[in-house]
Amino acid sequence: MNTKGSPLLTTRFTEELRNQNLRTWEAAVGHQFVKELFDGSIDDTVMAGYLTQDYRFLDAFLALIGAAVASADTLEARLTLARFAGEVAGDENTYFQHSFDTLGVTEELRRETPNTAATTGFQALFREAADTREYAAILSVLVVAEWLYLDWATRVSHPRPTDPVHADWITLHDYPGFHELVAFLRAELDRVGPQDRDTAGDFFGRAVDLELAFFDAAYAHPLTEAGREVVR
Ligand SMILES: Cc1ncc(CN)c(N)n1
Repeated sequence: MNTKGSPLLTTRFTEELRNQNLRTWEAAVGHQFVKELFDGSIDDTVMAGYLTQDYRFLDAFLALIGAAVASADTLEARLTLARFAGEVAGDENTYFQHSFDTLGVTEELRRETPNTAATTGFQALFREAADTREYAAILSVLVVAEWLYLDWATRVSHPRPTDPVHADWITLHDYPGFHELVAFLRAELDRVGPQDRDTAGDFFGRAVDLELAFFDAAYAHPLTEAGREVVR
């Protein structure tokens, strides 16, 4: 309460961080990739390239969640983060396997496809955050990755596309458990971040930049049809 008896409107720490990166955040959330995913017009070569890179993101991301489990300061948080790792290793991993089959992306083709700079950037950022062994630093990266995806998945009021490769990617980022996960991650960063403002702000900002670069890279590096087994 302030001196006049009305509640103080304070900005949440995570909101502050997002506001500091708002222009880039909005460019990512409103990206051509998101628009085309929702209206079903995204080219298979773009989707195949995006998912090939994102499966490497998933690999490094799982390791980062492991670091979050190790650095969390309560059992409650450790349990929630461990369930989060289970979700990524379960349903999300299955989505990738089905989508690679549907799009004709073979293991061989994935092996031969080099990283984009954005993928390498994410892998390095995840490693750097994990190496700090600081819960706030690790959370800052996790919050961006999941909150930004929740944001684009829930902002568009377009019906779900019919293609499961498109529709399931949206659903994986807009179901009740995912909303709860993002609420949890934000509440954790709101709690521990303000003690480590500079570090949190630095990791958060770099993660937002990479999210935008990752969407851009999907269009700069489509997976050409020549290398794929099935072209639909
Ligand atoms: C690049 C990126 N950023 C975030 C997410 C959400 N897990 C993802 N799958 N890929």
